[in-house]
Amino acid sequence: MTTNAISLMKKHILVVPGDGIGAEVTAVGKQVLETIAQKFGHEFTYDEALIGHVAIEATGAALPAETLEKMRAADAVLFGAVGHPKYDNDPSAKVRPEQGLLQMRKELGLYANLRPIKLFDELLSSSSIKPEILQGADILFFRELTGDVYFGEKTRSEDRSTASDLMIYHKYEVERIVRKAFEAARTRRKKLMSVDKANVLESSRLWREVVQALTPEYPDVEVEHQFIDAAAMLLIKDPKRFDVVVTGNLFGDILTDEASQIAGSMGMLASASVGDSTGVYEPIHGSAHDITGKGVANPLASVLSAALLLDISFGMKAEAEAVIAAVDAVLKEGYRTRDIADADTPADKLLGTSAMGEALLAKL
Ligand SMILES: NC(=O)c1ccc[n+]([C@@H]2O[C@H](COP(=O)([O-])OP(=O)(O)OC[C@H]3O[C@@H](n4cnc5c(N)ncnc54)[C@H](O)[C@@H]3O)[C@@H](O)[C@H]2O)c1
Ligand SMILES: CC(C)[C@H](C(=O)O)[C@@H](O)C(=O)O
Ligand SMILES: [Mg+2]
Repeated sequence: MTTNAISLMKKHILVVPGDGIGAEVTAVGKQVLETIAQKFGHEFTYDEALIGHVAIEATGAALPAETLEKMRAADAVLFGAVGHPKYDNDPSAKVRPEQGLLQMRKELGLYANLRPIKLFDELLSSSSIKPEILQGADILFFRELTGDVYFGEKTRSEDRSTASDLMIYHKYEVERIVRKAFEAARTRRKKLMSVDKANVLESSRLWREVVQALTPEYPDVEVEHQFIDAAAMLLIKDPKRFDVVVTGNLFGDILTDEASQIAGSMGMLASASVGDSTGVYEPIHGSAHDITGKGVANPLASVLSAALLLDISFGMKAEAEAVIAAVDAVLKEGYRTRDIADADTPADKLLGTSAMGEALLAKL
């Protein structure tokens, strides 16, 4: 017998706002999750935990043990951002907010960072890239997140005049992220671009060998290899050429900030970090201290991260689609935060962070 009854789900979400605008945008992301729970009849419970600068100030550690424990116990984590100018301008700081983020990724085994580049049609005309080049662009980045130069050995000579960071990859690390990217390509336009620097770097030659070795297992997927410098150029010249992209930690970090301009702003790009345990969902942007406390940050990256959380960690497709539809609807109505506004945006449509949140909740 079939039933149309909506199945209620009970889920526990840990909210980790972090620093700067992290707290401002995550507040909206959380409101959206709660509104979805009420609308669809789910029961979400929430807890909060510290990370980054606020955690260092309160406990001395960028990732307190209590935060990590709460992350492991949660069904999903909604994350804000870390970072503070105090450390950005002090290269010799012993503890840094970013260490908390990196430690979290490593401890939770979050080796796959999915960064979808979704261009909402309404933002097409306000982009600095020509509409005919942009229209139809839809990219899914798989950024490897627990290896590479981020986690290789670091050295500094005694006289402090020489420094090194080891760029290192193990075969299994490349294999598991590349497989995820192949699987995703199968569900999309069946194109995979692998980005490396195999003309120079040994770790990239390993990367390319692994992709080549796996390619025969996915005969339905068309594989393209690009060097990072050329990929960075192609992304702006011809974004429609890209479907699924798989790349290392550092190249993926840089390419996706660049790709944010295809979606319109850093404030539009969400991400999902998944792997061995609790999934973490966060905007790709940072703590943005240039706009912190001004109430102007775009909360949509956090809202779209909440949609990824619903979809990937909870398997709630309809709920995730409802969130994306609400974002589409507020943009269609002409509402803009400052980062996605243009000269034609009327003053009454220019919204701050919480007003954008309210407009969105009204649509939900
Ligand atoms: N995942 C993270 O937590 C993360 C990511 C990137 C940077 N950081 C940290 O954040 C701090 C600031 O770094 P940064 O300035 O290089 O990058 P950033 O992403 O914080 O900001 C870059 C630019 O984009 C704008 N911007 C970012 N998010 C926005 C939003 N939601 N709405 C409107 N405008 C937005 C900012 O105002 C700024 O001009 C640093 O300490 C850095 O280490 C953390
Ligand atoms: C803050 C920093 C460590 C981080 C990274 O480089 O991974 C950030 O830029 C990101 O993209 O999440
Ligand atoms: Mg980054």
